Amino acid sequence: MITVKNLTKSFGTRTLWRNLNLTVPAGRMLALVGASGSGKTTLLNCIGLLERPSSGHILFDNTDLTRLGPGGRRRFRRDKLGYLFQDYALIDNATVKANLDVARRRGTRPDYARILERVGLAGRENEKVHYLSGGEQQRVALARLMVKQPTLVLADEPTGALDSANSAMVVNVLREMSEQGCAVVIATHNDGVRDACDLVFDVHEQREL
Ligand SMILES: Nc1ncnc2c1ncn2[C@@H]1O[C@H](COP(=O)(O)OP(=O)(O)OP(=O)(O)O)[C@@H](O)[C@H]1O
Repeated sequence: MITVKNLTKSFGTRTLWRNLNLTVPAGRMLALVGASGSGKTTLLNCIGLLERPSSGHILFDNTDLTRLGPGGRRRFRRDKLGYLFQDYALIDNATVKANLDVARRRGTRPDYARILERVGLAGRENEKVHYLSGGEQQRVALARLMVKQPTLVLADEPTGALDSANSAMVVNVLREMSEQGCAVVIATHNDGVRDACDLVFDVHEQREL
């Protein structure tokens, strides 16, 4: 479960949100919505420890993420967190398989063939990522998430580069991960993605819809 408590984020004199509160229980999907510029990505970045909030707390189960030192932040990212962000953060000059290997936990042997088939990339493991299309790279990023099996997923417009069939596939995979106990937070402008979530939070209005 992730709990955001009285979170405030300012850039200089501009305050994006003040005393924002929200909770995403394990096993639930929450859509972050709101006008462009309302701070959805910034909120994901704060939860994902990529940016520091100006004040407030972010609790993951009983751990206050805002108080973690460098080692704790690294372990949280490594052990708990899965990102699905717009730049995909893949290793460009490596193969699909090598990108999945990076996410593999020690001692686990995920079924790459099954995972790649699930994301529509069956048989593509030996292709270099930089030859893949934007939508294919987005699906490699999803496959990497399935390999990692995080307990918290942060997704920023995860269907941005995809057609409707692949968008539905992404939502279904995220739903399966949530059903396995993961908390999923998705920033989106897509009404279909929003409707597929259990909870909807408007970042501009700072309230659940
Ligand atoms: N490092 C930064 N320094 C100054 N301003 C920033 C910084 N990062 C983000 N902002 C500003 O904060 C605002 C919110 O940006 P953010 O990307 O979080 O919005 P968003 O709701 O995700 O928008 P969109 O729907 O267009 O993706 C924007 O006006 C942006 O310019």
